[in-house]
Amino acid sequence: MADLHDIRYVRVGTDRLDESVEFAIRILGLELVHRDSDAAYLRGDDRDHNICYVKGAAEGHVVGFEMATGEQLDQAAAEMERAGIAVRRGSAEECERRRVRDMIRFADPSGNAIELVSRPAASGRRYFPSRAAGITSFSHIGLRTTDARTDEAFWTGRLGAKVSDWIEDAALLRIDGVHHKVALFNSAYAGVHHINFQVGEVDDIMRSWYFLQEQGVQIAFGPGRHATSGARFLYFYGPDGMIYEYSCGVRVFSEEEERVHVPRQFRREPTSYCTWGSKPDIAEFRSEAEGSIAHAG
Ligand SMILES: O=C/C=C/C(C(=O)O)=C(/O)C(=O)O
Ligand SMILES: [Fe+2]
Repeated sequence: MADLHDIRYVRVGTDRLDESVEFAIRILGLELVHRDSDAAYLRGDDRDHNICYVKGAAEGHVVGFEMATGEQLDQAAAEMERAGIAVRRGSAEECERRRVRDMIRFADPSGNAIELVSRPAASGRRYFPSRAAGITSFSHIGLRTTDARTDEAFWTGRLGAKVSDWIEDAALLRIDGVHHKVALFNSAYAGVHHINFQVGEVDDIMRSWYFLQEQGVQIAFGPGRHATSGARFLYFYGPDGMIYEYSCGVRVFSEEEERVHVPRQFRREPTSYCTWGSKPDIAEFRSEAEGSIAHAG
């Protein structure tokens, strides 16, 4: 079983490269670290980059995870192949584009493209935000699943993730002490559902809430507090309907807590998503009853 060290990057194919970059800089608050004609690299922490927007929607979405060593990467590739999973080793050019020494690529059962990498580039330059959003790190992604149980089995059985909690069938999965680095949300198609950045404190969330509204950005959910991780959050829409999330105070398990934690089962109802009473404008977070009310209204 693979032992994912950390989430590293997300690659987002887009036909609106300039607009996505402008949004990431001016609204999200990320630092542009590199731009060429085909791609733009941005970050919200000291790593080389967290998001790479790639020219062309056909490039799709990709999530990259770091393996602690090259040997572990090789082992993961061999195990996947033995299990009959189609694994492709990245070319030198693909590795260079991702700023990593080595990489493999495969898909989860829904078809989400996943890359495991070794020795991703560290940066000697301090992260310099483009606006004072208070971002402290890139932290997790929400991933769309067309078959939650099958994908959950793949993420836990092949990639070593552990379930922290469920909302109905949606599993919030951890790969270290942080409550989740991946969350699988039921959807009609595969792809990245949302991209999360941690911010320092709840004041950052509230400041951004006012700022985003002033800027005419569509708020998707919040401000609120998740019942699951305890994080205070704010979700909003960017270009291509991509959802971004700021949150703070996500639960971090101690080693002992992690050892004894039993995942909790939440029902698909509003208080499972937000304990403060905020209602999501996010289809995947709404119950069927809410969905029909919204459409009828
Ligand atoms: O309620 C839905 C989302 C929950 C959380 C959380 O508990 O922090 C997320 O951020 C997530 O699943 O992405
Ligand atoms: Fe999230």
